[in-house]
Amino acid sequence: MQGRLIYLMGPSGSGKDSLLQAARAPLEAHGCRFARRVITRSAESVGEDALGMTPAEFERLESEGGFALSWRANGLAYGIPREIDDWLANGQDVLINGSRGHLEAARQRYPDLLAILLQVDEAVLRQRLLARGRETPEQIEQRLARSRRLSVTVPAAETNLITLDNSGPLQQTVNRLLHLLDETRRCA
Ligand SMILES: Nc1ncnc2c1ncn2[C@@H]1O[C@H](COP(=O)(O)OP(=O)(O)O)[C@@H](O)[C@H]1O
Ligand SMILES: O=P(O)(O)OC[C@H]1O[C@H](OP(=O)(O)OP(=O)(O)O)[C@H](O)[C@@H]1O
Repeated sequence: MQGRLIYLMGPSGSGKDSLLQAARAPLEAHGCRFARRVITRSAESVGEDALGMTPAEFERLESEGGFALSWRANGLAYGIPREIDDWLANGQDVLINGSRGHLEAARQRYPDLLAILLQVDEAVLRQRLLARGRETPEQIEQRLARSRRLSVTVPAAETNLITLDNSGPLQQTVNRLLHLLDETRRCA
């Protein structure tokens, strides 16, 4: 049986990366795989378990069919390596850090994907982004503006979506994620 693609998305600073790291060990223990993203961010500022690449290298790999999914946002290019298709074909679930803006395209390629939207109040988001210190204040405001635009379009266009609040402690969100993955697996 084909594995499930679990497509985690949410505003910049909502905690996608933290959640993926914290949930990794318990989910891997159940055979779930985690895709390592390719990002055209400089290696020093990647800040997650991602592979840094120049835009030229990215485009070459993309044109060779190296990505299962790829998109552009925040002035960067992001790619999910093609190997996830082998994992899914082997019956393994695969968790990826996705983009709200690319959800529709991702659904075209993976009609059965499980979409999970991580949410946090904007004031908390701003604080978390400033505290993380990876982007300049101007870039942070641009990310918040993008989130406001996408928060209008995503729920309106998308009914088949599970939302997960990450305003509280991270461990609480991890527990909820594990629970909902377990519940939805039973329904599959
Ligand atoms: N539940 C939480 N409570 C407090 N801080 C959090 C929580 N989740 C994430 N953070 C912090 O918020 C910042 C942004 O989280 P991150 O995982 O990088 O978000 P994203 O990958 O969605 O941009 C990080 O500094 C992280 O440590
Ligand atoms: O369409 P959107 O939902 O806005 O997403 C656009 C991109 O931004 C996020 O990545 P990135 O790691 O650059 O940002 P983040 O870690 O700050 O969220 C997200 O994972 C997407 O790759």
